[in-house]
Amino acid sequence: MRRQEEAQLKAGLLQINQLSQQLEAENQYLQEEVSHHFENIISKSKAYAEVLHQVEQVAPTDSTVLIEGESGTGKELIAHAIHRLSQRSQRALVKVNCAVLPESLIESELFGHEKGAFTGADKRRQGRFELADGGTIFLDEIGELPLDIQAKLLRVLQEGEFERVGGNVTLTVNVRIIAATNRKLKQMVGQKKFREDLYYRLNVFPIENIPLRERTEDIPLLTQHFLKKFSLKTGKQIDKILPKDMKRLQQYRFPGNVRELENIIERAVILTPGEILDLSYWKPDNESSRERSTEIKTMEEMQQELIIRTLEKTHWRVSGPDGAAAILDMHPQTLYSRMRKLGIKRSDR
Ligand SMILES: Nc1ncnc2c1ncn2[C@@H]1O[C@H](COP(=O)(O)OP(=O)(O)OP(=O)(O)O)[C@@H](O)[C@H]1O
Repeated sequence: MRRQEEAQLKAGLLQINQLSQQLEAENQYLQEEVSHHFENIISKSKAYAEVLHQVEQVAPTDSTVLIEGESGTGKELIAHAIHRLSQRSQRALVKVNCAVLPESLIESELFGHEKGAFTGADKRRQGRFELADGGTIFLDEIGELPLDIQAKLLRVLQEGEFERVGGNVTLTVNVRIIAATNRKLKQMVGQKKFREDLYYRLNVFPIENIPLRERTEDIPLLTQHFLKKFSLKTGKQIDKILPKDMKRLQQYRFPGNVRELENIIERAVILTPGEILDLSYWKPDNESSRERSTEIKTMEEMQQELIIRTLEKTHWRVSGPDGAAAILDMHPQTLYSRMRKLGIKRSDR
């Protein structure tokens, strides 16, 4: 008996060893795959390589860039890369998120104000355009900008000129503009929510960022990248993920794109006690998952499905001429043992 237990233990250890070697090899492969020179942008997909190529092309010019794409696809990352690869890289990149600024403050935030311009304006203040002089301004969520401010922005784009709120001196700046939006600006133009002239001024060099679900080959790489990042942050040593969990991630639609994947991995790292990422907490709702019918199933899953469907047809009768065993052309005892093995039980009993 002891010998048998020892043999089982050895076989188990051998299996764990093999699994660990396989994971190690996959890990190695993933790390070798990142080959472009954008240090913090992780991707190996062809579609995204085209995006990065556009970044390289436009960066050294002084042209206005409009980055479009769903939330969390990495638009800000692209804006930083453009600035870093531009001739303005030694100067500031000033970011403005047009969606979080209250309407009453946005003009003074962008263009500054004079002392006494409004209640509370107790001294003169420079706006973000002045701060960005000689550098780049990144206008995130530009679709949220109120129409009257859009008119003022148009003037900066056309003449490089503006006045501080409450001021009558015209200021001139030399600023490169990178704008980003997760709304379709063209549609907003049609709905009269975005100025057409401003749209054309911004749309000089559009870059369309790609949703994560359209570049699923990047999911393993990004997962590994975030695993490393959060392991380091938490002081843990998690560097492996089970193939079945990777498959689950690759089948998910990621409405929140890379940011959502990053959050999933961060939480899993916090919850993992060992070296292999424990993703058991993550159960996305079926609506966001891809259609089950398009998933590739294992042999066991297919057998399970066939047996359950047949049993439901026969009202869970196994033997007899109208039983499931006869339909499946199996001996009833064989079907019983297969059901036990696959964990098939009638749920209402
Ligand atoms: N290719 C990538 N490689 C590594 N990290 C990425 C990549 N794309 C996005 N991220 C990460 O995902 C998160 C979201 O990216 P980012 O803020 O640039 O997206 P966004 O499109 O600007 O989002 P929003 O529209 O909501 O402002 C960030 O933490 C960013 O570092």
